[in-house]
Order: sequence, then structure tokens, then C-alpha cells
Amino acid sequence: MNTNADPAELQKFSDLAHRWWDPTSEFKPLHEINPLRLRWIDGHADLAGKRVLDIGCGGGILSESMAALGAQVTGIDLSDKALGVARLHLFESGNKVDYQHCSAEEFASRHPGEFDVVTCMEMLEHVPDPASTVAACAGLVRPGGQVFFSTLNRNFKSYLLAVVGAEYILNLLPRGTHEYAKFIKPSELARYCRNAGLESAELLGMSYNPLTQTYSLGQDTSVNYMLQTRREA
Ligand SMILES: C[S@@+](CC[C@H](N)C(=O)[O-])C[C@H]1O[C@@H](n2cnc3c(N)ncnc32)[C@H](O)[C@@H]1O
Repeated sequence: MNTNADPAELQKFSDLAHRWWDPTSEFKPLHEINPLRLRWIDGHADLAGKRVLDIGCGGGILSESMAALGAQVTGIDLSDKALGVARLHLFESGNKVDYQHCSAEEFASRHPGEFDVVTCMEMLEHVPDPASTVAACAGLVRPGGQVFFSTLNRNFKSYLLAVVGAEYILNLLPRGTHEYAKFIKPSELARYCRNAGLESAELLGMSYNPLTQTYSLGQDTSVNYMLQTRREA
């Protein structure tokens, strides 16, 4: 099976992996959005006791926070360095997460329908074939289970804010973090989901206010957004 991965993208995350848990580092935005997305996911999926798979888990910011709410979490990623940092951090936090080096597609072939909840956050914009990742997510969740995605919209505003603003003006992210052509419109993500047997439910925007330097959830999906989906029963 050809791996649906871009080695240059994985290298970017491996190079920065040692700073994953530093809330002032390049990963500051992930630390800041985490409480918002965690509350949103938990509000829909009631995570305690659920079997959860976190795809593209990186250093484990979301995985650990879901485990802390009582979910049985497995995290998969293709960056060995990020997974190394994620495993080490468990010693510090005392949380339990099963981290594995695997692609979504390969994991789906081994664990069909095994999860109540699948999360795939800030990852689709880093893979060559996001539709294939979405199909793998659909294969991993049980009928009636939920899959949550987040990614970046593709339009002039998202180019200005997520690439020019975040990488070149505010220096929130290292230059080259995001490739504009890989951003995904909500309509495209909804189509990938529909084709994979996932029904789209709530679409929610996540916005950054540079004046207050805070993120908030709302109806504005023009830059960052999240999509809740459910596998047809
Ligand atoms: C921006 S980080 C997001 C980490 C985490 N999902 C979060 O939101 O906190 C993107 C992650 O996707 C991983 N990744 C990129 N391509 C991947 C692939 N094809 N399969 C699995 N993980 C991948 C990277 O190694 C990195 O850890």
C-alpha cells in the first residue's frame, strides 16, 4: 500500500517535536485552541469511557486531554520524533494513551469499525490525498460513531491570515508550516465525508483575534473550521 504521506511535511513536525509541549513555542496555537476543541468534541461525544482514535496526534496535546476526561485513547502519527515526545510526556502527566506509528489507511485495514470516536485535527492539510484519510476515518469508526475534523479553509482571506499573517507578520507559526494549495474548503470536506459514508452535522468556525490574542468558536468558517460527522448506521 502506498503511504498517503508527504515526507517533507513529516520532517517539519519531526524537526520541531522537542518543543511540542512548550506552550510558548511554535505549537502555541495548538495549546490555545485545545480547550475550545476539547469542550466541543466532549459536548458532542461525551468522551468518558469511549474508545477514541486520534489521527495525526503529533506530541499528544489533544490525545492527552481526551484521556484526562476518561476516554481510552489511541494516537497514531507517522512522525517518530513526535510520537517519542508524546510517549515521554505521559511520564510527566500520568495520562494513559496508546501511541502507535501508523498511517490512517493502514490502521483502518487492521481495526475496522473499532472506535466510538475518531478525531483528525489540523492534519488533513498536511497529506497528499485528504479524501483517502477521510475514508480511512470512516472505516475506523463504528456505525453511528462520530468523526471530528478540523482544517483550514482555502480562500484569499485564509491565505492572508493563515499564511501571510500567522507565518510572516505575527510569527505565530514557522514559515512554510502551511501550503495554501492543500487547504480544504468546507464543501470539499463535506463531499469527501459523504463519499465515505459520513453524514456532516455541525460545521463551526474558529477565529483568532490578534488584538486580544485569543481564539473563539463561532459561525465564521472562513479560515479555521471544524466539522462534526457521524457514520451512517
Ligand atoms: C499540525 S500537527 C497536529 C497535531 C494534532 N492533531 C493536534 O491538532 O494537536 C499535524 C500532525 O499530523 C502528522 N501527520 C502529517 N501527515 C501525516 C500522515 N500522513 N499520517 C499521520 N500523521 C501525519 C504530523 O506528523 C503532525 O504530528
